[in-house]
Amino acid sequence: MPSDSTAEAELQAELDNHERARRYTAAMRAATTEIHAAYAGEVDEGGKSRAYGDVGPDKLFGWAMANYTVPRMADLTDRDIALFFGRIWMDDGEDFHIGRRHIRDEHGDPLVLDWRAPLSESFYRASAHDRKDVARRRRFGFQGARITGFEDENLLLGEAFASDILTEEIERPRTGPMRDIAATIQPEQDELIRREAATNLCVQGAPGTGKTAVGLHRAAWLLYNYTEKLDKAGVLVVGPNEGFLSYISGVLPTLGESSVWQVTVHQLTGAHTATAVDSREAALVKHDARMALVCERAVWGHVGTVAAAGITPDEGLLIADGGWRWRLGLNYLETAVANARKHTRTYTAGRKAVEDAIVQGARRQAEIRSGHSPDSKWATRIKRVPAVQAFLDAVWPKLNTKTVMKKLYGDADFRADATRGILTEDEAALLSGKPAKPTAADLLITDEIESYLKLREPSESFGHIVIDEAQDLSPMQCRVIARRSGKGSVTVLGDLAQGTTPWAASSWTDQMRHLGKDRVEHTELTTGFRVPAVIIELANRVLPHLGVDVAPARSIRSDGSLDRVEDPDLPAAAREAVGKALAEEGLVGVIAADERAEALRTLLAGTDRVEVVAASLAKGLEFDHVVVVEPAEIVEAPASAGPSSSDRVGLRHLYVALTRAVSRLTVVHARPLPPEMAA
Ligand SMILES: Nc1ncnc2c1ncn2[C@@H]1O[C@H](COP(=O)(O)OP(=O)(O)OP(=O)(O)O)[C@@H](O)[C@H]1O
Repeated sequence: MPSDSTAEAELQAELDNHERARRYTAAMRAATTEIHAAYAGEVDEGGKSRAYGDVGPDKLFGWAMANYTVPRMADLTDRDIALFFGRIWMDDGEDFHIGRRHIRDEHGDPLVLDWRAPLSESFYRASAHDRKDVARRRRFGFQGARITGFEDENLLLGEAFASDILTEEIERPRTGPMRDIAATIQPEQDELIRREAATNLCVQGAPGTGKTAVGLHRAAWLLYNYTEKLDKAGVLVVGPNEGFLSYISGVLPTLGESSVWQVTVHQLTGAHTATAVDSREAALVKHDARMALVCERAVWGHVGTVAAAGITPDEGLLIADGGWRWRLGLNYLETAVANARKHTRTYTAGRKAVEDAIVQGARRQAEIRSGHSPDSKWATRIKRVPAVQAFLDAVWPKLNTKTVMKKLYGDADFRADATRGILTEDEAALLSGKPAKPTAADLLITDEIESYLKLREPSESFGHIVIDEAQDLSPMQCRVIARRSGKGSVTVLGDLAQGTTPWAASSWTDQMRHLGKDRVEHTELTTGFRVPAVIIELANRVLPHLGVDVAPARSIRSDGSLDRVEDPDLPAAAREAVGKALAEEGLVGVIAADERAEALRTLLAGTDRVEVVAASLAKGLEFDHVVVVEPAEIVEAPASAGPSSSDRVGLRHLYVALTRAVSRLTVVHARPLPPEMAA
């Protein structure tokens, strides 16, 4: 144990280190600003004003430098956050400070290592049992940008160490949007964050086990370690709703990554612009995996037979070419169509393949006749011959998404053909409406149909996609994401127990298949960082009734409190509970069944630090104090019950509601509590 004066001297030395790091950050910022100005400035040369980045010997280089420096400058601006949060001393005597970004001195020597650098791994992974050559680990306490203290762990002692700084960080009151956890990432989380880029990772995790945090830090880690590949291909984060996205939106920028696109699956398909709403039954059919087969048939079913296109064995296809006439036989054409059907990935490419085969057949005959190969102008002419076009239109008609949608929704005979053996007649009848006024699910179908017609541009695919709350995605939504993943990898995060959509997944293997990934590493997180043990114990009573086979959370937190208030005057009781909750620091979340939430919102309007959330929208959020109002009503929520989980959706909403509290939970009820909450 160092004496007080030694500890003070060490703290002062660290404050000096921090000040030095700040000065060098400023110097790095100044240097970057200078580079930016050199390339992006409005340079007036010979009276000519140059455009943005249009300077230097190579315009493209100038443009690239001008752009490259913009996020770097932003990343280097002074923020209210300490520049390092940890330090390690290695066995060989070397030591490193670790922070959110790399900082170097005037010689290029590192003052602070980026938490994502390979060397930083030891900071997160070293333990009493496996020191990873680390002799000592220091964690800093800080308030905003100010270092307030530190705590040392002597790993040479080989003893487990309980970090007060980690405990404080986990238990601190929540005052706003989600924060990064770079300072306190735990070994099992770090192990997931640093999986190599090609790994498709699927993380099942109980509430508050840090899935969202892991996903976001993994995105930042990948961008840092696979910069070249991922800067170009891009990283996408898909979240369940806009409220959730705004809650998490600050994390990646704090980690220095502002280029990641964060969207809901609705935004990905433009479904947020939907102008009509499906009945529950119609939505169920439209989100079902079988719809992919229907869409496939609705497109490829247009391919006809050569005989039906009017080609006879005697005549074949006659192609007039000036004074010549080429004849392609029935067998030749049948083979061309069969090959195109077999070897082309999209319908549109298939038509072109048949057209090319026709030109090829005619060319061979022309070569035999004239002894030389005709040029490309000739080929274009052949393609335009009316008989060729008529044949193609009969055997492989031109299509676009709109036409197929219109036929599928508006032409009963066509729909019967497209759905026969895939959907029941009743189900098929639900596919109707006006494609011009689409529902959200119609836009999924449009996206699916389009995929059979033509390939997406490579630029529309992402190098890595992080998908949060993935248990709630329907097969058709998964397929939309899969089409934007291409050869890229995914990190899939979720909790089957929190699945509340009618199509919520009951197995991760199936969900990953819908996401188009068959080589997947599955893993489960069970250590809860959000919900104190006393509260998680209540939520865990509900878990066995949710119809899923997942491990319960074990909280690492022994603090927190749980209260039950039974009162026939529910609004008054809720208001009183909120009043009491406000006596403590932090955010208060009031969670109730959707309709009740509306009423409570009016009742509690204008109360600072209080947010009223409908149980169906509480997923992913957290509050210091949660007041759950009338659990029985939440359990009864009828809205989105699906066939596989009909009586469980409400219970799952309750499970979500009970697991949002960081410190305190008050359950307010007038009716008896649901029996599933009983011990
Ligand atoms: N290593 C950690 N250090 C500090 N805080 C952490 C750590 N891991 C997670 N947390 C915190 O625990 C809380 C829960 O994390 P997160 O929201 O990522 O969990 P989740 O598994 O996605 O939860 P849910 O399933 O309820 O959405 C967050 O406040 C997060 O910052």
